[in-house]
Amino acid sequence: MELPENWVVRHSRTYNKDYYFNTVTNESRWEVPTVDGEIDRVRASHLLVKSKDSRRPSSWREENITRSKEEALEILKQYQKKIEAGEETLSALATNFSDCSSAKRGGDLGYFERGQMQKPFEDATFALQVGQLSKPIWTDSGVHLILRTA
Ligand SMILES: O=C(O)CN(Cc1ccccc1)C(=O)c1nc(-c2ccccc2)[nH]c1C(=O)O
Repeated sequence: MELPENWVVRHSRTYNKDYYFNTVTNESRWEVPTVDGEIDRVRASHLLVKSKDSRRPSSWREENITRSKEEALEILKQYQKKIEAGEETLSALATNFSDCSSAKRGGDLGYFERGQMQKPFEDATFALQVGQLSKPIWTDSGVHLILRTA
């Protein structure tokens, strides 16, 4: 991800977090500076299917998740087909089947900026048009379908 001219990423040891510093104006900020016209925050909903290899193989649905990554992907692909066929909405499927706590909100994660979500998830979401559904995306949490909503 490119930064506008004169901006550099610095690391704050106090907060153990990256921040952005403008070497000309000496301005510093937490939010990622964007070149005009580049999106800096998005909103998305997602459906997460975990597997035994997920970083936390447990969810509100299932105390101990034992399915394999292959099985998780097959399950997610069934949901993807239903959504793409217009038979189901991501929100309805996430409510009933997502292994993420956001299931309670129809999979809605609210708004987020770069730097907040796991990188594969962030990059996939920022690459989507509003209203577009992602292909299956893997993170340490499991495999996701992402719908960009804003
Ligand atoms: O990875 C872990 O060690 C545990 N997590 C992280 C987590 C746990 C609770 C709430 C949010 C994130 C998850 O497995 C997880 N990741 C997500 C997630 C991942 C990417 C985008 C949005 C949510 N949801 C969950 C969840 O249980 O509800």
